[in-house]
Amino acid sequence: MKVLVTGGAGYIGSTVVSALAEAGAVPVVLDSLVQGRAEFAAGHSLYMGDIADVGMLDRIFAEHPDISTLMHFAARIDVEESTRLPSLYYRENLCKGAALLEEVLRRGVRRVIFSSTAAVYRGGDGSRGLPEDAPTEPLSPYARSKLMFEGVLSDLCAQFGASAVALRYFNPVGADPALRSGPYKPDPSHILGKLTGLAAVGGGEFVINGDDYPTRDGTPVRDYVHVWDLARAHLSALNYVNGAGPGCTVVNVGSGSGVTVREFVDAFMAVTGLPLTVRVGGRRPGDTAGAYADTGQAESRLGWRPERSLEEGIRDALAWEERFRAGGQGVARREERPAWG
Ligand SMILES: NC(=O)c1ccc[n+]([C@@H]2O[C@H](COP(=O)([O-])OP(=O)(O)OC[C@H]3O[C@@H](n4cnc5c(N)ncnc54)[C@H](O)[C@@H]3O)[C@@H](O)[C@H]2O)c1
Ligand SMILES: O=c1ccn([C@@H]2O[C@H](COP(=O)(O)OP(=O)(O)O[C@H]3O[C@H](CO)[C@H](O)[C@H](O)[C@H]3O)[C@@H](O)[C@H]2O)c(=O)[nH]1
Repeated sequence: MKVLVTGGAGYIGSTVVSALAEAGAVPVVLDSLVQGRAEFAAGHSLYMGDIADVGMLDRIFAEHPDISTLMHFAARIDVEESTRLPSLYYRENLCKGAALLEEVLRRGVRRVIFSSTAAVYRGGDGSRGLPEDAPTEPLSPYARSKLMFEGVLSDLCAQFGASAVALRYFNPVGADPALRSGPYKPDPSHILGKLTGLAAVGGGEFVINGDDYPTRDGTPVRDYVHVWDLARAHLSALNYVNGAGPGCTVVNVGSGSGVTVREFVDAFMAVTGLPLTVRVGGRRPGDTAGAYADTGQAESRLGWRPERSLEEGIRDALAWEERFRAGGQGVARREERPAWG
């Protein structure tokens, strides 16, 4: 089975590319490299181009007429940036995404897997798992662009008789356990990126953004899902759309349990043995007490369950970070990227 993977040189897309190849499918990557790393797609067909470049799509489908499935990861993903540059997010994630979708459906693709986000939900209070029919209330242009695209996907699938799954990811953590790719952005703001940054310099101070939330220890709850489990969920979604009728199904992908910030930091210290100094600071603007996924649909519809623990996610992230910082195998600098495609 041949799968067109947009954004396949990015963090999650590249992990799914590895999982697809391991499962015997053939990924064909389309990525502009506005983010991502060409070397993450090493060994696979990589077309360096924009998802809205019709000429590039002509070429890809001429060279791979047997592409049957689209996995659409390519997007701008910075929530804060989206509040400053909403037009960029609606153009990239919504307009270009819709144009791409129509082009591939016109070329005969009838199965689509889309990367959506738990950020479409109204912020929870951390006390219960969110099912897919929980109220949506995206708080940023990024999250709105994702929810709007889900609507486009549903409508175009009905028009073309295609079947799709929109996977709403909770918080991905970790790296490909075989260390073929992983998080690569400098100065990450997310919790595990901050902690691995401290580990790289042998310790330091970690600031908890507020401990006055209505949760069990006062710090926000999130659902951290190992990126390899997330990749496996895409393989399960692929099986599902192969047998499904026309339409779009929304499925949460999370670990199914909530972890507070304090619990996360404790887990990190237990895994690393690092003596971090933990200080409680003020709330981060826009933060919510949080939520975790009700994974009932993922299990009943896709037959998928998370398998990896938070500790494995932390260990894999650390191992990847060490290799990445050392400029390890396959990691080239930007200007050394081969002009594949
Ligand atoms: N990382 C997360 O925490 C998270 C959470 C929920 C959902 N998601 C979704 O998962 C998907 C992948 O996220 P990621 O973390 O791997 O991000 P990423 O930035 O690492 O990967 C995105 C990839 O898309 C490519 N791209 C962007 N715009 C493009 C365009 N117009 N044409 C071609 N390629 C383009 C980039 O070059 C990059 O390689 C995104 O759709 C994102 O919204 C991510
Ligand atoms: O130094 C830090 C970093 C984070 N946190 C807290 O840790 C929790 C998780 O924060 P993250 O930034 O890791 O994750 P968020 O759920 O806030 O979501 C953000 O990161 C996600 C990736 O994990 C997605 O990209 C999402 O779209 C983006 O808003 C939050 O309460 C945050 O305030 C701290 O206390 N201190």
